[in-house]
Amino acid sequence: MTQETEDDIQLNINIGGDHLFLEAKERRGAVRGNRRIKVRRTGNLKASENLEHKHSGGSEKKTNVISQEVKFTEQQHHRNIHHAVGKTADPLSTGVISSLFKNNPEIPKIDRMKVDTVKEEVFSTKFLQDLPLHPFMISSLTQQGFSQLTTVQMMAIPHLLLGRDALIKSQTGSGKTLAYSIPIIQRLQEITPHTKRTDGPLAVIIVPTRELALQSFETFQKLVKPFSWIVPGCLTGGEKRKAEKARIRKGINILVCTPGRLIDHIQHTNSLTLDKVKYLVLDEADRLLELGYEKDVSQIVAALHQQEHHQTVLLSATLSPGVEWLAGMSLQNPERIYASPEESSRNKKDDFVAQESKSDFVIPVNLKQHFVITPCKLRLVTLISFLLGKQKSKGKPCKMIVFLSTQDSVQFHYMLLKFLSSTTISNDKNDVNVDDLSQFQIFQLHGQMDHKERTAAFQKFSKTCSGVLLCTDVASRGLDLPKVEWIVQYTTLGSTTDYIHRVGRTARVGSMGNALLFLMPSETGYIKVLNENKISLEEVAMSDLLKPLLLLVHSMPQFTDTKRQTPHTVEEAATFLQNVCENHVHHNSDMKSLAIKAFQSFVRAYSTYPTSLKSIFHVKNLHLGHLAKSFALREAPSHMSGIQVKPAVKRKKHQDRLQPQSKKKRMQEMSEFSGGIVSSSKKRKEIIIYFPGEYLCSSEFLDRDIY
Ligand SMILES: Nc1ncnc2c1ncn2[C@@H]1O[C@H](COP(=O)(O)OP(=O)(O)OP(=O)(O)O)[C@@H](O)[C@H]1O
Repeated sequence: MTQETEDDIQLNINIGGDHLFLEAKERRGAVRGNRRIKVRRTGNLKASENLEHKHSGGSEKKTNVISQEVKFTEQQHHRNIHHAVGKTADPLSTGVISSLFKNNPEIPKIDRMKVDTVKEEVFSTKFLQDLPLHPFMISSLTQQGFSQLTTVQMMAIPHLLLGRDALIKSQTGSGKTLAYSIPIIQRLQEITPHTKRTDGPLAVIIVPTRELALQSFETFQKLVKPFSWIVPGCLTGGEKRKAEKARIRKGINILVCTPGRLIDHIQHTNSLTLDKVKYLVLDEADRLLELGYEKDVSQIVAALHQQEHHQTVLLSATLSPGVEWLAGMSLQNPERIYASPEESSRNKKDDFVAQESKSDFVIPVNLKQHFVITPCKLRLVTLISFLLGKQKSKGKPCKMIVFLSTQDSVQFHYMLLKFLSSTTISNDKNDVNVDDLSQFQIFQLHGQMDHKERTAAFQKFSKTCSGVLLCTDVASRGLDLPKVEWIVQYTTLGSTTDYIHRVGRTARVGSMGNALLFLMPSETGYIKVLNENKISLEEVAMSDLLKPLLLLVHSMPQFTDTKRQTPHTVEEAATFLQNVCENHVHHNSDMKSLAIKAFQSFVRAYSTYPTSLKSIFHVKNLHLGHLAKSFALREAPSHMSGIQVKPAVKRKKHQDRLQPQSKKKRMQEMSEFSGGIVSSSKKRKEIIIYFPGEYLCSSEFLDRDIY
């Protein structure tokens, strides 16, 4: 087994059972001069093997088979295999080897915990006709496919029609939007004489994101169809303020907006008067507070409280102590409407305090939740393989959402998948067309996109039947994207609340859905945290997720190129794909800088997990070299621009300066939630990140949005 010798043979190493077969095949064409060896490996690795060496020598057509038994020491064997895999795995001949399957931490065994999940019926036994609604409203809704009421609608609508304040909690996708909008339209259409546009806002709906505002606005547009004199409008920022001012001047009766933008108009738009507002809705109330909007929200509530009594409604699938505080200041004798029977009976008691630990987390019954433990180096190929596998399964591509931790990370993965799906990978010798990846559409959604792009992406993904949406947490709340089959959390935010809202983008209103959570071996403690919060997940093996890659690679024409060996194992296919990605990033300066930014922002975000989860998600647990692979980088960017490297000896001295940004503070930095009024003169701040190992790295982070 002399790979060092220049020879004109191709070695196919086939490790099957206890035997290692080296098959030497004559390369096509004449054999002359210096000869190269190509090596291919299949089968499973064994420490000590018998070796059968078939050698087809020289330019003769006949094959000489030399059979000999060779004993390897374990070390020799690994060296040989490493050499073999390396040669094969480098598809584009850069000489750089991606040893994905070596030196990875062990995947720990997870003990299953018995979890008593909390259940909530989606549909009630009541119908729209059972409610005292205008017949036109009933017929219009029936035509749109709504007739049976969901549980929360059945519980909430009668109370809201009576004009009572309410705090409403029901699982994701249970129809809370109609639960608050139907009573508003019913009451507004009853007003005689008919309301006029010039009456200005009579109802104000506040939601945390632009997309959610747009969605709620569209619901109102459908509801007012029979009542054309009621005018809904949407103010979210992104659009020019002047244009919004003109629309306000013209008259909007139902104002759907993000809090920052509303405050902006309250302060700067004279024609906006809120003295006739009768209904205030704070949807995703806990999120509004999380985003650091307490001040804005309380300012709005206070402004409205100066008027005569109006109805206020707070809603979410999850409640937090902050919502209780908000309920205390904004609601008068509220009705607590909890769709889960267990919570409903508990909340009859007055002493209830909504705390995350006391509030139940309800997951839709038709949602199948999974997790996969993936060593850091293998994250990227596992993700790609999973997405491809699902896009190609049963010949019917599906609709999926992938949550990533930062905007840069979304952008990087988006560009990489785009490249894999639609471009030709070229090197000096071959054009490699990864055409099987071109089957699916890729979308991105995050706060760095401009308003137009963002709206277009959201609407296009809403309408499409298949494709992958890569996004930050901006898409986690309230969005109702039809027919999403899979939610992938490539990184988790840590809190159970965030987990619930993300997975809640599927399995909506009784439909089926699936969720997959990616965890690294060091993060498996998170499963226990979820279990303790009554969330139950099934494990899927990484090897199963990688399997589609082999099929995919086999079906790619470029891999059957005679000059190139077709990968025969999942490991080879994964290594091949990793190398394709690494080569692309390595040879493309834009991609490289995107990958570096994505890597850096990932580490930054990783350092901001709440203290209670630091034992599971701690930046010191990250192996930066391995992490680099997951961004298709060949080395950790601590050696590259953007991060200063300081001697390790100074680490202790600076330890006290490591103040991970609090979530709240981080959220406040997020312009997409701000409605565009965050001052551009935001102060640049510096935080110090301690990378494990030898380096102390410092970087300027906070001038960029994380989400
Ligand atoms: N009575 C109903 N019958 C059938 N479908 C309904 C009904 N009510 C609402 N829906 C549909 O259910 C889906 C989810 O509704 P909605 O977005 O209001 O849920 P949600 O409870 O607000 O979810 P989230 O907590 O994620 O914000 C929407 O597509 C909506 O059109």
